[in-house]
Amino acid sequence: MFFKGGKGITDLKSALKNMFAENLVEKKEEFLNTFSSERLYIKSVISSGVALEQPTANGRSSDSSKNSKGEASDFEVFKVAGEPVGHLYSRLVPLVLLLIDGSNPIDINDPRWEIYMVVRKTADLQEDIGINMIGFAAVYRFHRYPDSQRLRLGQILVLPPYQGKGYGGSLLKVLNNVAVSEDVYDLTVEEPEDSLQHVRTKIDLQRLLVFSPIQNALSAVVSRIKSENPSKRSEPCQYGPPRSAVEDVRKSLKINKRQFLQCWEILLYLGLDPIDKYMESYRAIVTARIKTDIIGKDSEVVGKRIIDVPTEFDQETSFAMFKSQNGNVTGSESDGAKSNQEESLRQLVDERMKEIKLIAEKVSMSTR
Ligand SMILES: CC(=O)SCCNC(=O)CCNC(=O)[C@H](O)C(C)(C)COP(=O)(O)OP(=O)(O)OC[C@H]1O[C@@H](n2cnc3c(N)ncnc32)[C@H](O)[C@@H]1OP(=O)(O)O
Repeated sequence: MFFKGGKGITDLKSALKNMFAENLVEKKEEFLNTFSSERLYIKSVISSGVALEQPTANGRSSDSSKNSKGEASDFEVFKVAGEPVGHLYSRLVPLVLLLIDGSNPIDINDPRWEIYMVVRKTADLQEDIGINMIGFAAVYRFHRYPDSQRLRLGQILVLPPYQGKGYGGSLLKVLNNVAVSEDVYDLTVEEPEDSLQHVRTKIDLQRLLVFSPIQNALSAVVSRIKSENPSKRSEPCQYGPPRSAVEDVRKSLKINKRQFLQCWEILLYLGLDPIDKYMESYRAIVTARIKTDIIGKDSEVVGKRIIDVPTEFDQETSFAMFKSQNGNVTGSESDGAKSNQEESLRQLVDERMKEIKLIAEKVSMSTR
């Protein structure tokens, strides 16, 4: 970034120095030169990386980078691992800090980080091949006892001019392919932003809709919902996937249990046709699930709560349990708290229902 020295109201220089370190330049000439030097640098890095996906032959036109399925089609992905990662990432840090909400730089001294670069090749006037960086993903590869590996997507960024054109989704698909072809244990995502979770869920649903090992289980649960009318039952009922389906999905598609459960809920929505007829039942199922997630399975036990918490560790095995000090709250206090809880629950259910409807519509459109 070009920093023009001068006396402003705020001392930007020290703030920018923290972010850009030695990449901060103060002279305009120097700044302009970085355009070609950084491009050359990216070119040299990817020439030593491993190409993972070639663009399709006819997916590109001058004003659109999406093919007929809405996927980006004019890009290549290169995997950079080992020594070059630190050097490459130190140049990406300012983008991470500026463009990914609440992000922290990864530890470049840890050799288990890999970077997947999305680039587009362009021919310049001298017919030299230029490289445009479109985005990247930082993926952590760690050992799983006894002899397996897991992949965790730590950061993903599509540069703003390229966002919403299918590149993020295409990069996720490449990562899915890596996970499946290397037969790792699973591919997880660290604290996904809503925008990323939306793209990820859409992709996973498309994969799950054609994954035959779960189709019978799905039809059986859909039929049960249709006949049992869950909204009229006093006892909450289980409409989750069978354990064998969770395991099949993880083994073949590398989707972990938490993400699969999110998708399963939407698969039920898609299966309940026509959904308007079963909306009350469906909402009751979503409400029961959210209630269990927030206030824990022991919601009837006064003072004891288990809740999921955001974590940088394995989300499936991380939770917090707390015990309230005032287990014997008085009637009016507990009534007030209860109605607040009910209102918060209703809001959460409304939000989730909106999200489910949106994703289901997008997925139905893309599979038509
Ligand atoms: C683990 C983590 O790294 S969490 C942080 C994730 N990264 C960020 O938030 C950085 C800023 N955002 C980005 O880099 C990108 O927008 C990403 C990586 C989230 C998604 O990549 P994109 O190339 O924009 O996604 P893609 O074009 O494949 O899909 C776009 C979808 O995301 C949704 N979306 C959300 N935010 C945006 C946005 N800012 N621009 C465009 N689309 C967005 C769109 O609604 C669209 O969904 P639709 O196809 O159903 O309409």
